[in-house]
Amino acid sequence: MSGITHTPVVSIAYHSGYGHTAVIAEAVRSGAADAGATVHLIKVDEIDDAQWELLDGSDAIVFGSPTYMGTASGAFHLFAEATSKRWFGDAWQDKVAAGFTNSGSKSGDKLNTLQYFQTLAAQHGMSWVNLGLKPGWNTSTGSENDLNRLGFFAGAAAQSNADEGADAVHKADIATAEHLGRRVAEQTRIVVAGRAALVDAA
Ligand SMILES: Cc1cc2nc3c(=O)[nH]c(=O)nc-3n(C[C@H](O)[C@H](O)[C@H](O)COP(=O)(O)O)c2cc1C
Repeated sequence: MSGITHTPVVSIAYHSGYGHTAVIAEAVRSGAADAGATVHLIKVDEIDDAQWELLDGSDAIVFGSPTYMGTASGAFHLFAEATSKRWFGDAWQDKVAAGFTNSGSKSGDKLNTLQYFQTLAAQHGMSWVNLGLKPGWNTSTGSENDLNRLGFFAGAAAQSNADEGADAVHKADIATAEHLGRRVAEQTRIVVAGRAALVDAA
């Protein structure tokens, strides 16, 4: 073993039409940075060439979008289609992937958005990291302030009231997104260190 510390590089590629999902993206960033990752926060509707290169150079990419009409937003779908350029060359093969979404309703068909992200990751040959939390708010003593209060497994899910602005994003959803960011950073560190150990052993 070389003994070198492997700092994971995590990018968050997200869209937010009205700012709510941006708060969740920032929480994922904060969690990943907390766990020692170098983090790039990238708005997919404004992505430039330098940011595409940041994605190519990342060990992990976290996909994020509001749920619009039961799936990721149109802006996110445009980005996903543009990733086909990476697909042709297997550019993102074996990177770590994860995802988060936010919507107006408690369910709001958010699972479909997370599963769409999983499919996108699979098409690129990426390795999906799930939320890794038990569901909260599902017992007589549970509360809406529980981590994973909406009970998702595939990724982080948030719910923002339709009549409130981004400053009202639920604290439990922010904490859940921070957890996802930490987990992605930790799991990515294991993957990066494992790969380096294999090279060292060869
Ligand atoms: C075009 C559109 C479609 C929407 N579709 C859904 C939906 O399918 N399910 C849901 O629960 N909320 C839906 N919403 C509500 C948004 O998901 C919610 O307002 C969310 O907080 C917006 O996030 P943003 O501020 O990051 O854009 C929709 C909102 C818009 C504008």
